[in-house]
Amino acid sequence: MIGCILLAGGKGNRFGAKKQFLEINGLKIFEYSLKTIERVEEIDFVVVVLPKEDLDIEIKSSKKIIRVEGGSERQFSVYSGLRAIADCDIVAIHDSARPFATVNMFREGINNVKAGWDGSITAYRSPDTIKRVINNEIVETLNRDEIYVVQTPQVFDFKKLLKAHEYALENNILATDDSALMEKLGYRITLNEGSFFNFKITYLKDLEMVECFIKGEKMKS
Ligand SMILES: Nc1ccn([C@@H]2O[C@H](COP(=O)(O)OP(=O)(O)OP(=O)(O)O)[C@@H](O)[C@H]2O)c(=O)n1
Ligand SMILES: C[C@](O)(CO)[C@H](O)COP(=O)(O)O
Repeated sequence: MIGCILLAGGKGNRFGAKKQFLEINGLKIFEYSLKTIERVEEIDFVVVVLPKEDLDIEIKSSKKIIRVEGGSERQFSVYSGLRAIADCDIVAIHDSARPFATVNMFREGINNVKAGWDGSITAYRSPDTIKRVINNEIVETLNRDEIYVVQTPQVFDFKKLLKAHEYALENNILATDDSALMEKLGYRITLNEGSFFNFKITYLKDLEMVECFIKGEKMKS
């Protein structure tokens, strides 16, 4: 059994609104991901994590949908999604704020976990030079060959991810992605291919990129 947790429980503080419910070109932002997930035959059900006040929002999907209330942080929203799952072998976690993830990103991640990895995260090698900066001063230039830009979907062995979240809760560990919690327990995580186009809508200005991407897709079709 394979599940997917679609995170749509954020407040959008940096954006200035709950961006996941914003409608662009006839679809709400979270519906873009849902449509992609529907095309991943391997996925049996989707847990949609929502803010308390949006729990009864209309969700049309060909997949079985489970709704759960999110937490105050992304990590707690994932945990809330995990706890809503009765039984599952593999789980994919995806940010609804990344509307342009592809079917292949989910499939490659699932295949890597089926092949024996504890987890597989979507990522691409940094095309830019990355420096560490403290108080506006460069302290280190990192070896770019070892630097990857990390995205979602992130796919994991369900029971191991649940264990990693429980360990994090007990030890007050808060991380910005699920892989980091798995890494703490020494689980082996690999990569599947990400893309610049799988960007995360974080700030209002990111909407320009969304519009450009949609226009580009229309021109291709
Ligand atoms: N408590 C939270 C926080 C985030 N998310 C989800 O996690 C993804 C990535 O989070 P982010 O882009 O940071 O969204 P927000 O938390 O809404 O934004 P901000 O941090 O600016 O408030 C989003 O799809 C968001 O809906 C969530 O389900 N529950
Ligand atoms: C999980 C994530 O999308 C990987 O890049 C990212 O860490 C989420 O960060 P946010 O600050 O919760 O948006």
